[in-house]
Amino acid sequence: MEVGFLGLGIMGKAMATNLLKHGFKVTVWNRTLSKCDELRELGASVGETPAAVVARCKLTIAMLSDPSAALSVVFNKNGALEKISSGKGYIDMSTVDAETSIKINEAISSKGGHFLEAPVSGSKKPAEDGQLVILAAGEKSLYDEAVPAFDVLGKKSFFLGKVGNGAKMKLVVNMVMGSMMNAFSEGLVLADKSGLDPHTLLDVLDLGAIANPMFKMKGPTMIKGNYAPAFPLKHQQKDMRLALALGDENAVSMPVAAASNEAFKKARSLGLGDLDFSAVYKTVKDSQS
Ligand SMILES: NC(=O)C1=CN([C@@H]2O[C@H](COP(=O)(O)OP(=O)(O)OC[C@H]3O[C@@H](n4cnc5c(N)ncnc54)[C@H](OP(=O)(O)O)[C@@H]3O)[C@@H](O)[C@H]2O)C=CC1
Ligand SMILES: O=CCCC(=O)O
Repeated sequence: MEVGFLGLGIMGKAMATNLLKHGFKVTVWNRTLSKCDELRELGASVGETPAAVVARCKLTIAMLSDPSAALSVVFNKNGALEKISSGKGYIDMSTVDAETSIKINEAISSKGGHFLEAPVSGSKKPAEDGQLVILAAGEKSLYDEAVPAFDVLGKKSFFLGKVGNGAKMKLVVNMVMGSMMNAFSEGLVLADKSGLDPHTLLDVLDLGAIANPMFKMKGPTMIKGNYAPAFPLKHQQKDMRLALALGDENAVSMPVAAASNEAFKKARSLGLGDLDFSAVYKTVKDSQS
C-alpha cells in the first residue's frame, strides 16, 4: 500500500520509518523540507507539498504539532484538501481538539474523501518500536483499510465511533498524565527537601499501587536533570489547555488539571517548551529554592 506521511517531527519521523521498514511505500512531506532527507535515504519518496503527497497516495497520514498546524496543512494553498477526491483517505494522528477534527472531516468529506482521526498514546520509543495505542474515530471503512498500517505503528487500535471521540479520549488521557507528572515532580522535591533519597522514593513507588511506566522511565532522568525531549513540554501544555476547554464545554470542574496547566505554562514562559514535559520538575524544584 502507498501511504503519504505529513509531518516528520519526533513522532512522525519514527512512524514513517516504521512503515518503510515494514514494506510500505511511503511519500513524505515536512514543512522544513530538509527533514525529509533522512527518510529519502531509507527509501521514501518526497512530495514538495501536502497536495503533491495526496495526489500520489490513496491514503495520507498527518502527524503535526497542534490544531493550527493540522488545519493549515489541510486548508492552506497547496494543502492536502486541494487533491482530495473520491476514495482518498486522510488520517490525522496529531493530538488536536474535537472541533479541529470535525472541521477537517467536513472539508475532506465534501470532496468525496474519507476521514479518520487517530491520535496516539505512547511517545518517541513506542513510536520507534511500533507500540503505540491508536485512538481512532470517524469513517469505519477507512479504519478497516488502515488496519495494516495501524498494526505496524501500534500494539492496539481502538475504534471509538464518531469523529471527535478519538480527540476527546486522547485529551482525557493526557490531562491525567500531565497532572500525574506534576504530582510526581512535587513528590520528588518533597522527598529531597525532607532529607530522603529521591532514588529510594522511585524504588518505593515502583513496588506499590501507583507504579507506572512513566515514573519508572522518567524518574531517573529527571533526578539527573536530563530533559531531552521525547514528548515536548509545549505539546503537553497544549493538551492541558485543550482538555480544560473540553471540561469547560461539559461543565466539569478540574482544579487539579488547571493547577497542572499553570505549572506547564510557567515552564513554557521560562523557555522550557522544547524540552521534555518532565522538565516541569525543574520549575517545581527551582521555585522552592
Ligand atoms: N512526542 C510525543 O511523545 C507525542 C506527541 N503526540 C502528538 O503528536 C503530534 C506531533 O508531536 P511531535 O512529533 O512530538 O512534535 P514535534 O514538535 O517534534 O513535530 C511537530 C511537527 O509539526 C510540524 N509543524 C508544526 N507547525 C506546522 C505548521 N504550521 N505547518 C506545517 N507543519 C507544522 C513540524 O514541522 P517542522 O519540522 O517544519 O517544524 C513537525 O513536523 C503533536 O500533536 C503531539 O501532541 C502524541 C503522542 C506522543
Ligand atoms: O501525547 C503524548 C503522550 C506521551 C505518552 O503517552 O507517553
